[in-house]
Amino acid sequence: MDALVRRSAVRGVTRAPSSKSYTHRAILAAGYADGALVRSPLDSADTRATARAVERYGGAVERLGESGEPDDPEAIDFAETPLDAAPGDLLVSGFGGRPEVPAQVLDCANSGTTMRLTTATGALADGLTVLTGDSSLRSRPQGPLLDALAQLDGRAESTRGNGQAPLVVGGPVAGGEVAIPGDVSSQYVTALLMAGAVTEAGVRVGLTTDLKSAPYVDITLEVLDAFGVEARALDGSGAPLDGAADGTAALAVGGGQSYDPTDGAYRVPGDFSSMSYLLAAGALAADPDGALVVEGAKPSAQGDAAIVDVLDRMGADIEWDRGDGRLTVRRSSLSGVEVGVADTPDLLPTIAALGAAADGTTRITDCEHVRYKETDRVSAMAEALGRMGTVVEEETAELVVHGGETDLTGATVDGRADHRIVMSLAVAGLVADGETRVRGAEHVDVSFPGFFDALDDLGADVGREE
Ligand SMILES: O=C(O)C1=C[C@@H](OP(=O)(O)O)[C@@H](O)[C@H](O)C1
Ligand SMILES: C=C(OP(=O)(O)O)C(=O)O
Repeated sequence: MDALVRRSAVRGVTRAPSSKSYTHRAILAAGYADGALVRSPLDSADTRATARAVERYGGAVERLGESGEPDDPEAIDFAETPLDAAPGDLLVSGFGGRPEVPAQVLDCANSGTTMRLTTATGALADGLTVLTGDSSLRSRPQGPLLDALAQLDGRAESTRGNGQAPLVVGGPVAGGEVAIPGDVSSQYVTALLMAGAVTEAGVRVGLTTDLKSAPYVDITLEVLDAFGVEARALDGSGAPLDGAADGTAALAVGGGQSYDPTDGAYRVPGDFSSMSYLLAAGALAADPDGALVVEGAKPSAQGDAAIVDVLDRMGADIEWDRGDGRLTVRRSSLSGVEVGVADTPDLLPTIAALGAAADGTTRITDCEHVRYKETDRVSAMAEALGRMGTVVEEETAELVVHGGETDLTGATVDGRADHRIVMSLAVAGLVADGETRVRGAEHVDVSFPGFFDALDDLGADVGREE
């Protein structure tokens, strides 16, 4: 599907979808538990992949229908649905820390989080699990996680021997110490901590490099804590493991723990990565007489809340009522800034689009790991913004966007089957001359299925063509 975006204004109140990162963790944590109610989860292609994996490992995941009752109550081993459950909540029956050997291959579709987190689950099972995904996921790096599971005496192989899926993993591992690089994906650390809690001995993860995307590990620690699991980050003063770089951190989770959420339930907060597109749309294209308000923006561990600060530094008129979780943004003239994205890789496409519409240079640094996503997002944004008339320079770990030198011009651009590239280019299209055609618009289903409807409701001129 193509999205056709024309220059237009947005105004009104909208709500960000629930957090993808928290939803993945909550569903899997409920799987590691005897079960839990996951309130306000994100329903998207990626989170459905994690729900399927939990089912393959012996759990069950039921979405509550309009009546607040599961569509198939028989599927869930729960005495009764909690009284205050709402439609859309997920009732999860877990496998109590002891995953079954799946009877079928795990298809993680497009979701890196699902593949990394549930590969470590497979190392707990007494047999082999096979994991695969779409062509994008089968080209992403899994080697460091496979090495780590091998250090725990698990079986962990890439079928092609290239560190990429399909993967074969088996156990059961008993826990222990691993050393792993932190500059490819933080999801390996999350995976090891979540699985480590239900091993016999626990897992200590020593980092051999700096940790990129570190706030995502904070999200993990927050969810583990809510499920009653103790895990902690040790600072660089802790004695490094063999192979760990001096002074780099380690993380540790004790073994023999049980996942047990307070009151049997966990509520997912709003997603700041998804909000970034709405806020960027407001800063660039809010109706001069109005504002764009995004609800569901309560503070949490999400590093991507940094988009508020980035917009503020670019000169946007933005206010955040943290208590009410409301962000209000008005159209503003923006100036280029320098932003490091070591902690916030998913913001790169949004910041690049903002930079193209801002005056002056926007320099996005520390972005090498952004190349290992659904696509190489550094080159994807350089290419697409270049087609829209912006001068962009691409280095290994930097993207430099020269905004305002030429007007953004509508063009046909490739979303590279990547939800974040699609959404960022659609936002750029709101302030481009003429029509912007974004190819592969259906991929927003991965994290923000209602994205184009939300833009439409806010008054943007967006069409869709099969
Ligand atoms: O753990 C998570 O929920 C995520 C971690 C980040 O990936 P990396 O740790 O691979 O950078 C991020 O880019 C991804 O969208 C979600
Ligand atoms: C990279 C992303 O997710 P994942 O790693 O789960 O595919 C993302 O949502 O931008």
